[in-house]
Amino acid sequence: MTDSVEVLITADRVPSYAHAGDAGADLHAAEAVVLEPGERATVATGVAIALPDGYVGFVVPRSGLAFKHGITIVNAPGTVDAGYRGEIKVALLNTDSSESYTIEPGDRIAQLVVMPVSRARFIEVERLPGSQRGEGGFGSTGFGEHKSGVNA
Ligand SMILES: O=c1ccn([C@H]2C[C@H](O)[C@@H](COP(=O)(O)OP(=O)(O)OP(=O)(O)O)O2)c(=O)[nH]1
Ligand SMILES: [Mg+2]
Repeated sequence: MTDSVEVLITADRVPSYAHAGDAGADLHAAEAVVLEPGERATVATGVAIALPDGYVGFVVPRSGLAFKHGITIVNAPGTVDAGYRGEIKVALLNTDSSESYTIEPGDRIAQLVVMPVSRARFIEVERLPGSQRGEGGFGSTGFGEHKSGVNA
């Protein structure tokens, strides 16, 4: 049994986990929306939650909608703050260049992942401590098979 956390909710339709062990609870559309090719729109879910302090909700795309129909979330992962009491909305984007996509009320359009989160206490210093990676980023390790490194 994994950890769970109580989350207060008001909803037309309470998000549900499809299987035991799933990380994301499916969010349903509370309205009909037609997304033309390349179009984005916010879609109501009818869900509002009160996360305990120290938790965050991430609104993430459903893989099937993305792979099969090119429907993704513009701001993925959308961040639901613990203090947010408004309706959770999903900013969908139709990435397909030719097919429109119709969302019907009740369709599962995204999933909500609830996680504990740390808030940083930012401590200003003159110089950061060294590390093995240093300042390398943005493809600094290359793109082919990675042969060197701490696990090699
Ligand atoms: O996909 C999302 C992302 C955010 N929100 C809600 C919850 C979140 O707490 C609030 C603000 O989100 P965020 O901080 O990402 O947006 P912002 O553009 O920075 O708005 P704000 O100035 O209100 O913080 O909007 C959603 O309903 N869906
Ligand atoms: Mg913000």
